[in-house]
Amino acid sequence: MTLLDAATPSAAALWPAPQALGPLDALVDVPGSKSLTNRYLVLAALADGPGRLRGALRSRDTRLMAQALGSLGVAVDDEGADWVVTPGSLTGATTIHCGLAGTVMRFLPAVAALADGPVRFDGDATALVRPMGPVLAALRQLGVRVDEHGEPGHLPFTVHGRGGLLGGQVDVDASGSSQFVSGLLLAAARFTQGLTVRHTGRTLPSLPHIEMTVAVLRAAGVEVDDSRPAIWHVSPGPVAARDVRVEPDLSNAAPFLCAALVAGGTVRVPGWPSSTTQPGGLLPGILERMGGTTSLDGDVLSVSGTGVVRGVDLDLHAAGELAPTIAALAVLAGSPTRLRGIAHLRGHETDRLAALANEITRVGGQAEQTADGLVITPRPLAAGTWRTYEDHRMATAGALVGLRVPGLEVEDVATTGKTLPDFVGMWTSMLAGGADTTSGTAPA
Ligand SMILES: O=C(O)C1=C[C@@H](OP(=O)(O)O)[C@@H](O)[C@H](O)C1
Ligand SMILES: C=C(OP(=O)(O)O)C(=O)O
Repeated sequence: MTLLDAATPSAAALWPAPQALGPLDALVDVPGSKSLTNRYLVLAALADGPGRLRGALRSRDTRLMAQALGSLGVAVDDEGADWVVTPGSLTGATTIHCGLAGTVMRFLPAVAALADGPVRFDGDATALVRPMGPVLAALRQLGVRVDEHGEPGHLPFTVHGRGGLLGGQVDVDASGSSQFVSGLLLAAARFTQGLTVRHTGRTLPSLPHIEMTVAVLRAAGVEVDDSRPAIWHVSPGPVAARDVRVEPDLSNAAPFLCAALVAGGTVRVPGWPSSTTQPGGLLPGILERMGGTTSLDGDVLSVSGTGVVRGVDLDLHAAGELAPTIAALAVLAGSPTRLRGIAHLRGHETDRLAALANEITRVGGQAEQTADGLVITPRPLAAGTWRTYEDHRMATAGALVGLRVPGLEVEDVATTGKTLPDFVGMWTSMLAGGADTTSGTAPA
């Protein structure tokens, strides 16, 4: 593997989404979590010695993170199954290419403020509309010079690192993305005074992802006080070098588990954690409500279905990342679904509320956008093209709908490489029935 292999994926030909021809019986081995891999990489880069990631996700988003850290002077070496990270003094005078990765564009500006020179951030054309303003405003509150080169509050911009940061206190409106908070917290132990972050907005999405940030910091010996609502304090101090194993990506498991409800039969995912800060930990409960039965035997999650899917009224503000998959499942349900609490999805890889409403409508379904979500009313569906807007979860949502719709073709399925490069292979094996659908992620 080369870390330099994270170029923009090319738009591929239409992929004829396979139909489910009978009940499933598959074991699907899902690669490591994007969110955990990229947090562990950042913390390893700031740590007091070399660290090791086992079972790290190798995908476009994580390679971009590794590459970005490399350009800041941190060695990220591929040792077969593992990534070994050797921190160094952070060097500026470089450009970080964020691709479309929220974790790279939101987690690294505060790290760049610790570098000894200017760090320019750029990204895919589709990344230039993703909200960045609160991150830049927070850095300026901390005395960091930031030059913006495009639309205010968006990529591209330059963070002028000065080799260190005093820290203190910042207010940030994270109603657009929890990543604004996580990005500040991840670097904060290296600020001279640490950092207190206060969220000022009315809503706060994806709280489990902020809890994940707090958990990985604490596991690295960093003191974090999160006892007050919407306020986090990180004490200054060393970040311990660690040897960590990355949990499977439970959000990437979602389309496979949902397939059991659509096709009937059972899909099993090994390595399911008994407790987790990943929002995908909410999946068993959601899938039960939508007609599935679930059980955790040891570390294997089994989800079984009958082919009959129930619509739901669901607030997904804690797990917006699951929304495209749940929306696709809802299209195939026997009753309407309302998804709430996900206005911030308009700033994801694409405006996901608009994209889902467009594509569901294009194949004959009914979906209306609300102020903070979607209302989906099942209708008979027809063949057509499912467009993906460079959004990996739009592609996997199309695959799920395609299980029931002959002639549905997914545009640019290669966009799944953002977090799950072998999606097509894994999906095909799952449908082949009973095959051990291994992802190719190296075991321990
Ligand atoms: O911190 C993270 O790893 C993530 C936080 C969430 O972002 P938002 O709060 O912007 O939804 C989630 O949707 C994204 O996929 C990953
Ligand atoms: C919102 C997502 O990604 P990002 O980390 O780029 O924000 C996602 O993976 O669903």
